[in-house]
Amino acid sequence: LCHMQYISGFGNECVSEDPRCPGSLPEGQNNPQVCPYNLYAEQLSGSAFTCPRSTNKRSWLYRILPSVSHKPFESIDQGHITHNWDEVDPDPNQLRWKPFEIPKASQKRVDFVSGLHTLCGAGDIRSNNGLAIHIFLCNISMTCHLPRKGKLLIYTEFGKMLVQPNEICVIQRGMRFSIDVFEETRGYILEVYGIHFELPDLGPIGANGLANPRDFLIPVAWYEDRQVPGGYTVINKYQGKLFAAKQDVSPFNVVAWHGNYTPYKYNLENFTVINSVAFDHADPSIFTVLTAKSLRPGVAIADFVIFPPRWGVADKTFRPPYYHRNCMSEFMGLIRGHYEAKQGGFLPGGGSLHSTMTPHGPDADCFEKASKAKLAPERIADGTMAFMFESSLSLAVTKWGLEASMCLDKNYYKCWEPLKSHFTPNSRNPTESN
Ligand SMILES: O=C(O)Cc1cc(O)ccc1O
Ligand SMILES: [Fe+2]
Repeated sequence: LCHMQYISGFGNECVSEDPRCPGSLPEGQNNPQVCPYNLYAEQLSGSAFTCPRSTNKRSWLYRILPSVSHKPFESIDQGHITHNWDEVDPDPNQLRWKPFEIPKASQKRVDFVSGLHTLCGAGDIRSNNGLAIHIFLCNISMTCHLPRKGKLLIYTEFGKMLVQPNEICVIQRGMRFSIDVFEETRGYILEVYGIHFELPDLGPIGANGLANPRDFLIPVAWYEDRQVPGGYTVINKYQGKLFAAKQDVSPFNVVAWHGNYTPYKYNLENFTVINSVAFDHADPSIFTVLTAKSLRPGVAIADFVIFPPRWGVADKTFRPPYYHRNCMSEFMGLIRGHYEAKQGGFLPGGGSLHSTMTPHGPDADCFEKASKAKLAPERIADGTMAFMFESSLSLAVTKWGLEASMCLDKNYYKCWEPLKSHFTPNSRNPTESN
């Protein structure tokens, strides 16, 4: 567990062999008549064959048995996963959730899959256009492993990743994985249909900054040669529904692979923050880690944005986030600490949704404090990490989100109620407010 190895880079062409089988990657071709070590070759396509080179994604896997070696898939219980955006009527209000409750292992044993809960989303899986936001709340591993604290151990066909709090990971479409947890564990999932995350363009920022490609980490090949009759269950989320198939061989039987379609992880501490050093609040797009683009230039199906610890130095400026109505939808979550626009009520493990054109902004306490604050350089968000999934789609909330989770904060609107008019019609001087 402590000696995880990774390849560094974003979207690069990688090669990886499990060191137990040197020379397992075929040389100079993808499909030898017989592969080294008598492995099977299998291609995993993450883009249409004909995509331009810049967006073409695929990997070649050399495995003990091909993925097709399984019994038929059968429908299984959906749990709290849904892609039905018409479960409840649309709600244009500001929504906020208290920390989603993780079941206690002593009361109910829940693994990653049965602990998935869809909170909101939009679009259509079958036409590859849309997204879903899920919360996972679980307390046991999908397989049996040693307890460790506060981490996810993710087995994938490409190798193993240890994902710690304040790290994110991306598992791409069709990649088989299994998640071990070591205690009661909660997390946020952004699922985008049919597109892949990219690093945002940097424009005038230049060649470096924000999330740098070399800080993305890709697992190295690792296989297990285990066969247990009917011993493995592969769960397939297909057209939004869950199906399970039994197989005798571990799905993590890839001895070597090469390609540019891989899972990866990233530590949010590595984000190089860019911000205003003179005056005014810069738009939060400066904090974009990854973007899943729509076909309209500059418009994302989903941006993943973070609010990392940084210096606030802007002069003559109201420094917290401004009041806002956005044609984009903003789902926010908090990994740790507290968020700069809210004095209370927005807690780690909770969330908020300000969907299309829903007004939002600093609560009354925050406005009063920030309007009077002495503008010395100050540390903002030290020890904290808030994030936003921002989407051009108008997000619908599920029945679980509005009702069954029992975490909806019915009093959210009250945080803005104390806002009062400071208007001084006879004096332009802002310091003479009442
Ligand atoms: O707090 C929010 O809702 C997100 C947000 C952050 C910011 O810096 C500017 C505008 C905005 O909506
Ligand atoms: Fe906003």
